[in-house]
Amino acid sequence: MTGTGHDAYAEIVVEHLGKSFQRAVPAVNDIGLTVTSDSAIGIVGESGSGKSTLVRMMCGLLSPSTGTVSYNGLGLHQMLSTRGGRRDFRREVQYVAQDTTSSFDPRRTLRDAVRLPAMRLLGMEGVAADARVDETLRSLELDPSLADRYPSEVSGGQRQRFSIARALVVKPRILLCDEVVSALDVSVQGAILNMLRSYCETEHCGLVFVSHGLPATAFIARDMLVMNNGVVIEQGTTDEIVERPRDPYTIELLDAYRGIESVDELAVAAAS
Ligand SMILES: Nc1ncnc2c1ncn2[C@@H]1O[C@H](COP(=O)(O)OP(=O)(O)OP(=O)(O)O)[C@@H](O)[C@H]1O
Repeated sequence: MTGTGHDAYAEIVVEHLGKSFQRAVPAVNDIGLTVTSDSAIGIVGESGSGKSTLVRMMCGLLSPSTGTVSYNGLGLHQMLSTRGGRRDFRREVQYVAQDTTSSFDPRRTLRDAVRLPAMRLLGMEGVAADARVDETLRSLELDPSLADRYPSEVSGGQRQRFSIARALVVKPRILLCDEVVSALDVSVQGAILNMLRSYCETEHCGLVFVSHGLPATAFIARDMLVMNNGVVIEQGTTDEIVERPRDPYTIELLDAYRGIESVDELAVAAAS
């Protein structure tokens, strides 16, 4: 297995990826994409455009109907078929979903929840595991004393930070975030976006940020993919897409933010 060191380069390559559920139109159709530990990629599109389906296939939570996903040159399907391969992949690629309520065990404290991946995936125990948990919580500006509470005893924004902490505690090389701020207040969104952006930059962690909210995505992503009906209809740098959109669908998405004309202005809208 390559890429287990902290500064190791990591790469997910998606080729001709497709997923069909029981509908005539595929949820995802023939998508190609490369994500590395240097990426900050936003995936935008309205509800039902296939964003979550794509990202869930990229981390092995969903099997593709067509095409392939590989990680550092190895087929993901093959990698996830062995216990060691699964552990290596989960240590290096982490996924955070929007729904924090169902993703935490209500009977475990938040500290236990964040400690678990450090123990299972990094083999840390006792004091070392607790130190790693505290370090991660502090990097996310989370008061470690909150960690002794149960998931139902903190706010939605705090719970979302803990779910991000649970992913970052293993210091992944690539982080996949699926609508992690969409359900939160704008002020909480801004704080989480700032924290995520600076964490990924300082730790050299690649980021895929899925959202139907354009300001948040523009704030955090250097490159963007616009999806509609399961296909990528526009792809480029965030500056190009926000300031010179070509596809009518992208123009329509941007129209929702009429009056905001530059990436900087969108970022202000996201973080204020
Ligand atoms: N498990 C499933 N079974 C059947 N259809 C599904 C399933 N998951 C997703 N779909 C369908 O696939 C399409 C894409 O859904 P997906 O959740 O990927 O979109 P999305 O862009 O992430 O939307 P949202 O922003 O609302 O999460 C939708 O038509 C959805 O109904």
